[in-house]
Amino acid sequence: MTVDQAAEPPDSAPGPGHLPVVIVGAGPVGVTAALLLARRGIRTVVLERHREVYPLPRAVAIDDEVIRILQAAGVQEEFTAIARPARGLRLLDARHRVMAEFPRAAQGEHGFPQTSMFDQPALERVLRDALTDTPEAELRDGVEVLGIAQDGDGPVRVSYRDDEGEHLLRADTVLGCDGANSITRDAIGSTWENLHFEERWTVVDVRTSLPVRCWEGVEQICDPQQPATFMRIGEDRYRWEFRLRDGSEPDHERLRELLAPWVDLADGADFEVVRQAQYTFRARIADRWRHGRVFLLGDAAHLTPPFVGQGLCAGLRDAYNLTWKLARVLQQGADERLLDTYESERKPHARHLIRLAVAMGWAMTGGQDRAAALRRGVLGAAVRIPGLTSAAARDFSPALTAGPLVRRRVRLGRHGLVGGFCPQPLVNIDGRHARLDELLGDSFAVLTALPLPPSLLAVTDGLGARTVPVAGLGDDNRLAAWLREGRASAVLLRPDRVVMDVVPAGGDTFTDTAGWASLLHTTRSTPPSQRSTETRLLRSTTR
Ligand SMILES: O=C(O)CCc1cccc(O)c1
Repeated sequence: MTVDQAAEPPDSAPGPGHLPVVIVGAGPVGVTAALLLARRGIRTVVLERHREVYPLPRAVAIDDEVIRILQAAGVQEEFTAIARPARGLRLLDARHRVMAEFPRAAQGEHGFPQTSMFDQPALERVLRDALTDTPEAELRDGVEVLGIAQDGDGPVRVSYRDDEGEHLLRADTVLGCDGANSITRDAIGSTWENLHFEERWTVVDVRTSLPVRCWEGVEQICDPQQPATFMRIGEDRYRWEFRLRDGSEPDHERLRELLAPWVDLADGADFEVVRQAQYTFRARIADRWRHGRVFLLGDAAHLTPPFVGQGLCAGLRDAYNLTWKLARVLQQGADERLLDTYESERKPHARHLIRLAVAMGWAMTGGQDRAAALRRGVLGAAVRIPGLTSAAARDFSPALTAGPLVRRRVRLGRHGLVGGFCPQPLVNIDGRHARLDELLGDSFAVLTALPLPPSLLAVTDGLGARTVPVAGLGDDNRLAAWLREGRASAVLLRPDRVVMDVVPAGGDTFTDTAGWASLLHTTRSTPPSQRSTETRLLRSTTR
């Protein structure tokens, strides 16, 4: 086995062949994590088994909050070019009568369509292209990871094999973005907690120029005899999902019957099944997401049935939550305990979304237990299942639960702002419209309705926060109204745009500086290699 000298970073290496971060898996979560770290000047080596982008579609939907993460990774415009806004979610009964309809806005509060559909290989190509243009990240594909281990506080050792033999990397941190069968999860001794949903479904991806009866949104067929999902994902691309009755894949004739409500499949019609695959939809969550400096992200940490379209979204949220914290620890010597907040913040959020997906699955299938079986045949059961209303109403992303960085000493406004995501309206920069995050950059930020007193400026300067007055910031004064509704005169935003603290209306200080300051305190200044906000502003344009 060779210790990989080529990986040695010249400026920050504590020893030979030592890397700041190794990422296992170059799917969308791994590559997004690499791009987000690169924006902070952190080098990564990304190890991937497949040589090419995996060609078959899997994830198909993303919400507006998560497009904002792609924006932070620098690929939002490229994503928008391959995405298709969806009109929303409809629950239909067995005879395809609409039981409930939940429309999604073309422009949500984060500045993007509330639901967008896409083809996963197309998204992966966008991300890989961006990775190729990123000098801080190196993709090594066609490799098999053999082992991941860390002794005490020492470096994490990652061994892998390629055509030339076996290699060993040493890294400060390893991110396991290696999917449901994660070798990283096994390596840290993490096991699945079962969230009680397991069904065999067939997923049929189709390309056709035939007219397809569709509503340009996602249709969930709530029919215990034959539950199904249908959605359009591109100009001539469609997806159907059907629960398998007896475990057997439908043959051509059965498929024709199943698709009949949407499309007439005459012989010889232009209709190509791009992929038909059986899946076991499961609900699971890893019991631990971190061991030492090894972390689990995406499907390595959580599995959800696809019924609310949040599987990939959860993984991208993982990457956004972890990367700024990791940068602060690796580059600026922040307290190691900051990294514990990754799991404590992300796990309850992921669990919440998995539960919503399971509730939706029960609504569609009549459930898997005796009590649920009693609901069978009852029209409208779908909209009565607890928790489903919020899923359907798209209350997908709850505020983070309380923790060291989200203390919620005060509960302000109707929901309270702390722990929630700040909206992203268009703002005016030098006479042009831009998205808020372009102005805020990658760092902490303060949005304020009033001038901050010098004592607070000292605190926010210590975080490297940019202070932005909201008055006149956008044409609609949306942020000023948001602060008013939240009864705050200022908010302190983390780099991932979560509200970390507020200055209550009428107050003159943050509510919990002592709570978060010790975790965020840095012992080194940001290295010059970090890309500046100015660079980012120059690179981005607004649609
Ligand atoms: O809630 C929405 O707008 C769509 C939810 C969705 C997306 C993709 C698949 C799916 O089964 C549901």
